[in-house]
Formats: sequence, C-alpha cells, structure tokens
Amino acid sequence: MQSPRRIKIICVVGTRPEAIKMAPLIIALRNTHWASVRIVSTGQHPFLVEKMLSNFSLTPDLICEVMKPNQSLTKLTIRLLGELDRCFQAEKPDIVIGQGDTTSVMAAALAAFYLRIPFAHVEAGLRTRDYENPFPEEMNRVLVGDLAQWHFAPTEIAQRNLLEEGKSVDSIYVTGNTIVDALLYTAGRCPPFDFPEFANCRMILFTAHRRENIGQPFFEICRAARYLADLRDDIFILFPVHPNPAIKDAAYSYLSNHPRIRLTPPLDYIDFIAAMKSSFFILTDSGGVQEEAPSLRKPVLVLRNETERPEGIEAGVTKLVGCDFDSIVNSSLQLLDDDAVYKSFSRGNSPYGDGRASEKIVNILHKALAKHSYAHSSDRL
Ligand SMILES: CC(=O)N[C@@H]1[C@@H](OP(=O)(O)OP(=O)(O)OC[C@H]2O[C@@H](n3ccc(=O)[nH]c3=O)[C@H](O)[C@@H]2O)O[C@H](CO)[C@@H](O)[C@@H]1O
Repeated sequence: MQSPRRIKIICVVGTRPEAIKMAPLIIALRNTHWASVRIVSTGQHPFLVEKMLSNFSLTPDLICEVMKPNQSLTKLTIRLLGELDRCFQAEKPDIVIGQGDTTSVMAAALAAFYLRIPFAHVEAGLRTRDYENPFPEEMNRVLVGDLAQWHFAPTEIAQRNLLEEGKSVDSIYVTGNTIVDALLYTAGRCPPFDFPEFANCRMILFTAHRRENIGQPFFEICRAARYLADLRDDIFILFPVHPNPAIKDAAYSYLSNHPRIRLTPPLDYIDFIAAMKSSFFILTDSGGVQEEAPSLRKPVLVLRNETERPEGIEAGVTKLVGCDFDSIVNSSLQLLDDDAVYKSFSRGNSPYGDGRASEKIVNILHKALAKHSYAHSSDRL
C-alpha cells in the first residue's frame, strides 16, 4: 500500500534570531511521520543564518540572494518578494511557516498569500503599538498578523493583542516562545566561557544593534558602558558587536582600547549562551536576549524606551533603562552593589516558555492540517 503523501512545509528564515527560533521547530517537524520540511534562507543575514543553523545540525535547502549595499527597505522587500515568489512556485509547498517581525517574514507571508498558500506565524502577537519603535518591525508584525492563518503566540499578552485586533479565537494558540526550546537545547551542551585575565571580575554582557538606537542613543549607551568600566576595576564588559556597519564602526570608535572592555565579532550561538551563563548581568536592546536570560536567571537591563516583552518587566526579571546615561549607570550600580536587588531579578521561572513550544506547535499544526486537508493546496499553484 502506498504511504500517504507528507505535507510539504517551507520554513523561511532570514536573520540570526529567526534561525535560532525556527531551528527547534524544524527539528520537531522533521521528527514527525507526516511533514517534509524545506528550509529557505532569504539571504537577509546570509552568513549568520547558516552559522546559527549549523549549531542545530541544519543547513538551508535553498538560499536566496537579496542583499545589496545601502539598499532601501522598499528595494529589499521587492527583491524578497521576487525571490520568494519564484521559490514557492517551484517548490509548491502546502504551507509556509515564518517567525517574528523581520522584512523577510513579512515578504514570505505576502508571497504565500498571493499564491494562496496558508501561512503559520511563530511568535505572533508581539506589539508595542508604536510603528516607529521598533521600526519597521512593529508594522511587519501587524501585516503578518493579517496575512497569517495560524498565530502561535508566545504568551497570553500576545494572544490578547491579537484578539484585540479581531483575530478569531480559534486561530490563536499560546505555545511559549521557541527560543526557550533553543536555549535549553544549547545550554546543556556549552563549554564554560572563561577569560582567565578577568578571573576576579564580574562580567557584564553587552549587546546593542536596534535601528532606533543607531546614532546619539548608541553613543549614550557606549558612554555609560565606558564610564562603568572606568569606575570599577571589579567588572569587565564583553560586547559581541553586530556586523551592521553603522553599529560596528561606532562601537569600535567609542569602546576599543579599554583594558576592561572586550569587543568581539558576533559569537556563535553556543558561545553566546555560554557567555550569558557566565555573566553577572546583561545590558541589551535585543528581543531574544530578553527572552533567554530569565531561563538562566540573569538580570537584564533593556536599552530601549519600550518593549513588546512586558512579561519580563512584570515578573521583575528585566528592567527598561532606555538609552539614558544616568539611568543605565544607576541601574547597573544597583545590580553590582545591592544583593537584595540582584536576587529580586534572578528568581522565578521564565515567563517566555517551558522549552516545549515547538512540540506544541507541531501537534496543533498536525490536528489543524488533518481537519482541513491543506495538503492539496499545492494543486492551486
Ligand atoms: C524588534 C525585536 O525585538 N525583534 C526581534 C528580533 O530579534 P533580536 O532583537 O532578538 O535579534 P538579535 O539580538 O540579533 O538576536 C538575538 C539572538 O542572537 C543570539 N546571539 C546574539 C549575539 C551574538 O553574538 N550571538 C548570538 O548567538 C542571542 O542569543 C539571541 O537569541 O528579530 C526576531 C526575528 O524575527 C524577532 O523574533 C524579535 O522580535
């Protein structure tokens, strides 16, 4: 007897965080008897994506080429739509899955919609309600929300955001964030991250790359980091620098040549998680790091004026400090000097998930696909 045809799923990844957050789901789908998965890398962060996927023993099946120097967001979107349209027409997937809020995921959802291919959105429902902050991600989230058939919301707050926008209750599933799956998978395997020359220092892990922080805000953040390193000889700051030239050039010009600040290229995921584990606390504007750190019980000071991740703030394990010099310095000194404050940050469970989000998404999709027989959607192409 012929075995039933597997459901063909294209998982689209464009950037480093998408690779990390999609990897556990791709692995879980490939472990089923019913799904056949193709990984499409849009080429938005070409080398970082491949490097990140390799941590999970994954490689892209198809790589698009969309990046050009100094390209506008419109030009990037046009190229993404063209490449993804060509890819979906050739591959004829039954469904497409994408994660988060990048221009890649927005283009993937739109290209799938035009071909009438159902789209599943992972990490659905995050909102700041401010289209300028983060730009253009907040708009991408809203657009993808309207294009998606299934919304995998990481938290109940994200679910509420989607309900407020009129999404039907039975299209939204609260699953936790797949980044906790990726973190737990990796944290058990990573070697210690040691700097013998700083053996007597507490490490502050520092990352910053958001578009809204480029320019004066980034200068203020770096000024605060340098001030802290000057003030205290019992700390050292590790800053894996994002490859965006606007960040990289400024970071090296403001912070290089300090004896207790170490700038490095982006770390491999396993090393970054090791660095998080070895850190005393974390200064960051990254979304993913806000979601990861609570599972490792590491306090996070968020270098943004608002966040679409209020769960950590409400739980008291992350704190918004913005890009203001005094606010960053004062909150950092509090964590360094006040044991009670430090302990209050590093307690409790993560509000972002239990490490089983991918498993939940796979089970939900399996049930939904069986019910609606989406397996025939490729016939429409
Ligand atoms: C506006 C916003 O918040 N948008 C987010 C944005 O992602 P982000 O801000 O989280 O992006 P990054 O900070 O670049 O990545 C973080 C990951 O990278 C790892 N890392 C970091 C430094 C390093 O040297 N080596 C590493 O391995 C680290 O552990 C972490 O997991 O896009 C996502 C995709 O759609 C969205 O989900 C998400 O909302």
